[in-house]
This record gives sequence, C-alpha cells and structure tokens, in this order.
Amino acid sequence: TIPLKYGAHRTGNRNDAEMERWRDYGLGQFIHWGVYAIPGGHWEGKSYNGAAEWIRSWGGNGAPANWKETYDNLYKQFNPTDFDAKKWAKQAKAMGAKYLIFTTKHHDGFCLWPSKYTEYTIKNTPYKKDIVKQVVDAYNAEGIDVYLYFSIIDWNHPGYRSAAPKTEKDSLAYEDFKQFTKNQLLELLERYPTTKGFWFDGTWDQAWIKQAGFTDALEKELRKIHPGLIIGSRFRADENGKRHFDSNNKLMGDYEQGWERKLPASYDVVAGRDWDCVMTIPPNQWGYNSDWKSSYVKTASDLSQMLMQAVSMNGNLVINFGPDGKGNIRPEEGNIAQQLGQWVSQSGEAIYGTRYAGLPKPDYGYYTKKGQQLFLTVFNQPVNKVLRLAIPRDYADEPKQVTVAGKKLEVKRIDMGMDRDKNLYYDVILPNDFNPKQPYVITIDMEKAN
Ligand SMILES: C[C@@H]1N[C@@H](C#Cc2ccccc2)[C@H](O)[C@@H]1O
Repeated sequence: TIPLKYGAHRTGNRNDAEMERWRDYGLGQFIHWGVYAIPGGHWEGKSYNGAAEWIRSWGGNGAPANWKETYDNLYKQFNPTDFDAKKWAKQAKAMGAKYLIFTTKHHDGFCLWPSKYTEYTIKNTPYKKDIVKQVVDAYNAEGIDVYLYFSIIDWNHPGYRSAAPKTEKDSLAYEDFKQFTKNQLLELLERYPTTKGFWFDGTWDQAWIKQAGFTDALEKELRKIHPGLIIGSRFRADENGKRHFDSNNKLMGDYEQGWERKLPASYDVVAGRDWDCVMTIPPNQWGYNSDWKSSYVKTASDLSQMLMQAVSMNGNLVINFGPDGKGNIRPEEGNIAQQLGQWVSQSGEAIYGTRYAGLPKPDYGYYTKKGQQLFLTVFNQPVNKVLRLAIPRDYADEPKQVTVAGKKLEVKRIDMGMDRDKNLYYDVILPNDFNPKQPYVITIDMEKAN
C-alpha cells in the first residue's frame, strides 16, 4: 500500500448505530431550492438548456450574461409566500421518505439560513426568515431525518477559486475562502444540531482537491464536534488528488457518494459498500424548471423500480424535488410522490431495513433480505404464473413458507435433474385469480438449510 497522510480514515463499512440507521432508510428525498427557482431555467424569454440551478454560470444562451448585476440581485425579490415546510414534510412522509437532503447553499452561494459570515442570505430578502430551520423542524416532527447539502463551490464569495491559486493574492483570497467555508459548516452544526450529516457537492475544483491536509483536518473536526455525523465520499481528496477512493482504493467517507443520476448495474460494482443514488425526476433538473414538457419525466413506476434496484444492492435512492420561486412543490411532483408513496406503503417490508440477499438477481425483479425473511419484489411476472426460485445449494437458508400480502402460496421443490447444478429449485405457484395491477412483494420465510 501507498503510505498516505490524508487517505481513508477507515477500512470497511462503518457499523455504529447512526450508520445502521442510514443503511435502513432505503428511500430519501432531495430538495434543491434557492434563488435559481425564480428564473426556473429561463432568462429573458429564452430557455436555458442546462440544469436550472446552473443558469448563473453559463453566460448567454438563455442565461444571464451580466450575472453580477442580474442573477446576483434576484435575492432582493425572493419572497416565497407559499412556502410551507410542514406541507412539504407531510408530502415526504406520505411518499415513504425516511430522510431528506436539503440545499443550505448551492453553487451560487445564496444561503437559505441567516449565516453571519455573508450578507448573501435569506435574512436580506423580503422573506427574511430562516428556511433551513423551518425545514429541519418540520421534517424532524414527521420523524424524517435531515441531512444538509452544502456546496463547496461558492460563486459569490470573493475568495472562491476553481483553479489552484498561483499568485500570492489568490492564495490569500483562498485562505479566506477556506476559513469562511469552515465557519459556515460549524455554524450549520451549531444552529441545526439534529442534522445527521452533510451531503457535500461542488468539490471537484483543483483548488479544493489540492487542500488534502485542510479538508482531512476539517472532516475530523466536524466529526469530533458532532459525534455520529455522516459524510459521504465526495467531500475531500487524498494528497495525490484521488477522490472517493484514495490512492489505495479505500473508500473515503462513510458511503460511496458518486451515483448521481445513475445506478450500479450489478452488485459486484458496489461490492458490499454503502452508497446512495441521487436521482432527478426529469433527465437533469435539480432546481425548479418551469418547463417540464420538453423532456421525459420519470413515472412513479420508473422510480419504484430504481428504488428496488438500489436497496437490493445496499443503496439508498434519494429522489429530487425542486420547489418553485413561491415555495410550491409543483403538482406533477406531488402526484409522483403520492403514487410512489401508495406503492411503498404496501411494499415497505421489502424496502426498509433490508439488505442485499446474496443471491443472483432474478429475472422477475429484485431480492432483498432481512434476517430470515427473503423478499422478492416482482416487476416481471412470468406468463405461466410460476415463480421459479433458484437457491444455491450452499445458501445458508432454504424456503419454508411463501406468502403474498399475507396469503400463503403453494411452493414446491422440484428436481430439474441437473445434479451438478449448484442450485436447488422451488416453484412458487401464483393462483389463477391472482392478477395484481402493480409490482408486488413475495415474502419467503426461510429456515436454516440443513
Ligand atoms: C446534486 C447535483 N450536483 C450538481 C452538479 C453538477 C455537475 C457539475 C458539472 C458537471 C456535471 C454535473 C447539481 O447542480 C446538483 O446539485
């Protein structure tokens, strides 16, 4: 191994109670909200073709060329009179989300809390009140844990640099920026002590990557101040500039935080690690975009399949919502949340607190496991209505009883005559009158294989 001063702090998964709680979530909600919700992906009548929350950064092409005079003054009109954190939290609860990741500050640097380290905050808007506090309190009241999204990139701060500083002047400015960043993170932990973790973003700049010593110390300090704090692999790089996995290929942080708008194709890709997948409902819009008609919008069915793909491989799926400039979650998102919640409410036993089942993925859908219960969530029901389970002979457990929605199903062990086959086969017979209209969970009570 390569000797490292600023590599991974741990080998293997974190197994304290806070991390076990994180592992049990299954489904989370992401919310991206800020002044970018005011233009909603459009500028001076033109549609901007990137992600709405990035509109400030792409001068021209339907985005503000003179962003300092225009975009950076939007906060003076930010007055989300429809904002109701309790309403958001109730909707998230009904969707079945167990945690929320909420944008305290995105790349534009606008703070949704009254930070004392900058004037570019909610305090100096017509709205004035602390958005982050209202969200944390409302979601916690619904039993939903809150994680704080924090962008290291801060286009508003004079000391922010993308490229590593080369001049004395830039180095001094960047030192100010580092201190400012640390101050804001300590401020967030102090103001919102129930937060369970940070979800860091905007950490790909060379200026930040070159700060291995500073970021390593900062991560340690945050954890010391806030025992149990959960931080993903995106926060920092090691002294060789390696991100997510250090120079010895060891995961940095508490879980793999790289699955943004993509999912691992198979278990061996994530190989037992903890990870999250953060997912937009349109192809690539995190902040509010007023136009949802020009691209595909994922359905609740799409998202339920992604959810089972994630949890079947020890991941959490975090679905993003982008409230508009007045604080409304758009009706389309509300409908998806409601439809998904209806399905999750009847499938939760296969989702919450489950883990990878240690079996090859079945064609019918996804296996998850919890103790002696194996769950098969069926998305693809076979025409012959026989679910043939292939259980390796050396699998610790074998099926004892199979139920669907509490009703017992006939299960027969069959001999396929392929005696060198490493599997034992069990046929689960679905009754003729069993014709579900949605994916469903088969519960397979297992017993120790003799
Ligand atoms: C969680 C997501 N990460 C942010 C990003 C990005 C990004 C930056 C450069 C190239 C491709 C994507 C998005 O704005 C959103 O916050």
